[in-house]
Amino acid sequence: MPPDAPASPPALSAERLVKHYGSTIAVAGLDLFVRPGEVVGLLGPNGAGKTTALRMLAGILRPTSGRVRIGGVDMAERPLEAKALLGFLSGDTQLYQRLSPRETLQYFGRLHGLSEARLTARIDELVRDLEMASFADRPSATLSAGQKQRANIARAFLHEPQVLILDEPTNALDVLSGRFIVESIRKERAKGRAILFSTHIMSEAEYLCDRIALIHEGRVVDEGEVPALCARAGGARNLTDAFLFHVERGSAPGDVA
Ligand SMILES: Nc1ncnc2c1ncn2[C@@H]1O[C@H](COP(=O)(O)OP(=O)(O)OP(=O)(O)O)[C@@H](O)[C@H]1O
Repeated sequence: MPPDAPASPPALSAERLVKHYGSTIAVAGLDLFVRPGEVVGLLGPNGAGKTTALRMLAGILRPTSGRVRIGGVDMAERPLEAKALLGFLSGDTQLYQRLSPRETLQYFGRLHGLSEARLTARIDELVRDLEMASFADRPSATLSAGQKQRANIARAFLHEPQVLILDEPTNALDVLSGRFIVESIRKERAKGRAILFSTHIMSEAEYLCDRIALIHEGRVVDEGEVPALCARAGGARNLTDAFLFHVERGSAPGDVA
């Protein structure tokens, strides 16, 4: 974006998002936004609250308090409208074992209300772009982890949503499959999608993200472009060092300007 171009309004935003599970505070007042054409990475140690936050943002978990907006639509007030604008890949997305990826996409495409002609064209496009031709018509039970993940990604991309929320999209994939999915996410960004994803792979986050939100104990402890994050983390040499700086220090919000 040119330096003085006006910033587009966020396609996804979270305001003071909180989730309690009994006495556990999983998310403790999360503020976050993603603009169209932007990839934001959510990074944090195990148990930091990433999955809980992403599930609230995707409208499948009700926040204890706080507000989520997708494309300006309030998730609590107009959930169906808000959810129609997003594609969600959860960490535990399962395919129907007996359905092939193509049949799975047909099923979800109809739920999204795509016309049969549009659905057929869109599935052909995804099978081509995500290189699924060799397994698109096999039962999902017979697919490898990488093939299943491509099918899950296709499901999230299917209705061409403005917003993509992807929980560890490359988890458990080999380098080649992981890189393929990362490149697919970059192509979605080029189409103007707003993308929020979580990962534990620092190199992937550095390569893919326009901004990173570091989350620790349910709060964003710093947020921004990698060089700025490193500078604020005591001159960290890379994202891993910046991450460790915050986690080891157990920093509270407001510690970094
Ligand atoms: N259904 C639940 N019931 C009770 N506690 C939960 C539940 N889900 C998550 N938690 C707790 O909330 C906190 C945040 O968990 P969450 O899964 O959001 O973290 P995460 O950052 O995604 O972790 P990881 O990187 O290990 O996937 C943890 O302390 C976890 O034990």
